[in-house]
Amino acid sequence: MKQSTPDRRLWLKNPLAAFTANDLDAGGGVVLAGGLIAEVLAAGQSPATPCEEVFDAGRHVITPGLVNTHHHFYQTLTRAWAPVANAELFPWLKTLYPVWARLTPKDLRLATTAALAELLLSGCTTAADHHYLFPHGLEDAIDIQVEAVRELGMRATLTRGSMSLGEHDGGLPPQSTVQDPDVILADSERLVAAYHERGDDAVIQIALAPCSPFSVTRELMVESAALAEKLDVRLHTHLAETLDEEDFCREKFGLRTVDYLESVGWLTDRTWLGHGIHFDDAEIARLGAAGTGIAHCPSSNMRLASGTARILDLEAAGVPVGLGVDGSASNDASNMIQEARQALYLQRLRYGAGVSVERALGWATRGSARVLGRESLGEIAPGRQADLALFTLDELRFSGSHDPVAALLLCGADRADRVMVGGQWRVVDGRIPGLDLGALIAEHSSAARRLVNG
Ligand SMILES: Nc1nc2[nH]c(O)nc2c(=O)[nH]1
Repeated sequence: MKQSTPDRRLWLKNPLAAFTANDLDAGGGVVLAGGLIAEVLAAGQSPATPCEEVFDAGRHVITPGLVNTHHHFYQTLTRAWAPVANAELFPWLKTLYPVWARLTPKDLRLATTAALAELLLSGCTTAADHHYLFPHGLEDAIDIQVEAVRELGMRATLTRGSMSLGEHDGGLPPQSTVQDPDVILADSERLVAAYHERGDDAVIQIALAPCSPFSVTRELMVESAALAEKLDVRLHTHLAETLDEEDFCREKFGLRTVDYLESVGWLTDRTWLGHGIHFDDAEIARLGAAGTGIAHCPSSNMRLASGTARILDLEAAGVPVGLGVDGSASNDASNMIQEARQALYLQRLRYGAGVSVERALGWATRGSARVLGRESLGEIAPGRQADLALFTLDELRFSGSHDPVAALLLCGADRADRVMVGGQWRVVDGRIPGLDLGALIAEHSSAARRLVNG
C-alpha cells in the first residue's frame, strides 16, 4: 500500500462531496503533506504546486476523521449478554462487575483491538477509552491498550480509570474491584510520564478518570483533580447519567451532581463528562461558563433508558459537545458514523426536525475533538492533522439518494471505504491492511464466551 511521505504531496482530487466541519468549500479536494492538511481546494481549483500523487476521490464523500469521546473497550466482550439485555444502569452494572473482574491481559488486548478496529472501519481516527478495572494480573491494562492503539495506527486518549468506593463503604461495585487510592494515583503518574504526548500531532494522550460518583470516594476525586493540574492532563468521569446516580449524590454527599462536581474541583475546562443527561437550566449555565465538555452517548442512553441529554441547550450555554459510542455492553456497537445518526435522531425527538445532518456530523468531528482538547483534529482546514474518512455511496442503502453528505446519516452509512491518520492510510477498500479480521473475531468471540462462563 502506497503511503504519503513527508516530502510528497497527495491530492485527494474532486471528491463526490466533502463535509469540512467549517465554512470551507472542499469541492476541489484536499492536498496533504507531511501528515498535515496543506490545502483545501474549492470546486474547480487546483493545488498551488504540483502534487507527486493524485487520488481520484470522485466516488468518495470526505469527512474529517471521526472522534470518539467515550468508550469502555473491554465491554466488547459482554455485548448483547442476556442477563443484562433489558436492565437499567445500576442493576446492569451490579450484574456485570463480577464478570468484568475476571478480565485477563489477553482478554483486554483482544477487546481493545476489536473495539479500535470497529471504530476505525466506521471512519473514526481518534478514540477515547475509559478503562477502570485493574484486577490482579491486569495492573498494566493501559500499557496493553497503548500497544494495541499503536498497532492499528490510530490516535487515542486513554484514560486511567479507577474505582475506590466499594459496597462496604456504600458504593456500588464489589469490594474486590476497587483499588487503593495511592496505587491509583501512582499508576496515573507513571502512565502520564511514560505515554502522554503533547503537541498537535500527539498519538497517545493519557487522562485521569475516576469512574463515577457511586464508585469513587470524594477524596480520590479531589486528589485526581490536583494531580491532573500538576501534570497538565485532562479529567474524565461519568456524571448525570441516571436519576439513580442523582439520588445517590443527594443521599451520600447531600449535593446535586454539578454541586458535587464543583465541590471536588472538577468544574473546569480540563474536564469532560460521559453522558451529562440530568441537568437543570442553572447547571447547564454553570457547565457552559466553566467550559466543561460533554460526551453525548445517544445509543447507550436509549439502550439503558437513562434519558435524553439536552445537547442544544448545552451548546447554547457554551458547553463543548462531542459524541461517544460508550462501552459495547450498552450500545452494543462501536460504530461512530452510526452514532452520529443516533445523535441526530435522538436530538430531533427533543428539539425537532431542524437539527441538521451537518450539526450531528459536527458533534462527531470538530465537537468531539474540542471535548478531548485536540483542536488540531476534527476539521478539514489547512494546518490541521491529515486525519480523514472517505465513504462511498455504492451500496443498495444509498441507491436513489441525492445529497451525498445527508445520505451518510439518513441512509445509514456504517463503514468507511478509506481512512487516513496523520497522512497514512489505515483503511483501504474497507479493510485494515495487516489485520486478520477473521482471526480476531474468532479469538475475541472465544474470549467472550470464556469470560461470561467464568
Ligand atoms: N454507561 C456506563 N455508565 C457507567 N457508570 C459507571 O460507573 N460505569 C459505567 C459504564 O461502564 N457504562
